Amino acid sequence: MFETRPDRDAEVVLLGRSNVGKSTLMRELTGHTFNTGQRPGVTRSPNHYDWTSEDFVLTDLPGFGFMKGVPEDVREDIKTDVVRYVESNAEKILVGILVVDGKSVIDIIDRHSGEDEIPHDVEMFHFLQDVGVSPVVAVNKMDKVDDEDDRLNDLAERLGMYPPWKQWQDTIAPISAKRGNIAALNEAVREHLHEANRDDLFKFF
Ligand SMILES: Nc1nc2c(ncn2[C@@H]2O[C@H](COP(=O)(O)OP(=O)(O)OP(=O)(O)O)[C@@H](O)[C@H]2O)c(=O)[nH]1
Ligand SMILES: [Mg+2]
Repeated sequence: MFETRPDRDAEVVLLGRSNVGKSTLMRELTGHTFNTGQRPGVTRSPNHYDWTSEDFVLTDLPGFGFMKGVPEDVREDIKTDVVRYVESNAEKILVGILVVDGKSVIDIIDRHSGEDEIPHDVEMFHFLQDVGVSPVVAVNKMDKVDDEDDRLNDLAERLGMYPPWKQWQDTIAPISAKRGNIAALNEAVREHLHEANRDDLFKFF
């Protein structure tokens, strides 16, 4: 378990597979540079970013799923830690931003869908809902995707939401963190903060 969490009453977390761009997005949201693009799986503990005198923390959780050069048991441990972190702080976590790579997410989900297998991204999406954390899927690297609407409709369907994806703009947010294009995500997060009566946190998104 991670023991580094600052004592704050409200939190938003970023989670997702390794190399999808969580730390890049974290940089866009905070203006602070975190290690990005390093060897996948090097980050084993959360990056917390909190603001002095603000009762709010933004947390970039370690990536889970396949990582080149990282043994399976270590990968499993990381995922267990991420799940436990979210579970034990669920009351304070207002939004869980599940970051996926728009270029590869459908292929990865389909490759791992089977009778006794649930893809990590699909599992995490439902897990967030189960523990009462509002999920927002940040579909990153859209600068590399040509058929944007088709891709997003496919993703909505894989996550159990009827296409067209545009009905779900509070849950599906196409972005390009690297290009600083994250307006759709900010908008989606704000909707959930508003529902939680936390308009005071709009300044962070
Ligand atoms: N084309 C493109 N590349 C991106 C985008 N966002 C991030 N990347 C690249 O994706 C790679 C991984 O980014 P990171 O931010 O380190 O990914 P991460 O999810 O934090 O990875 P882990 O810490 O291993 O879990 C880097 O080479 C980034 O430059 C994007 O919007 N578009
Ligand atoms: Mg990272």
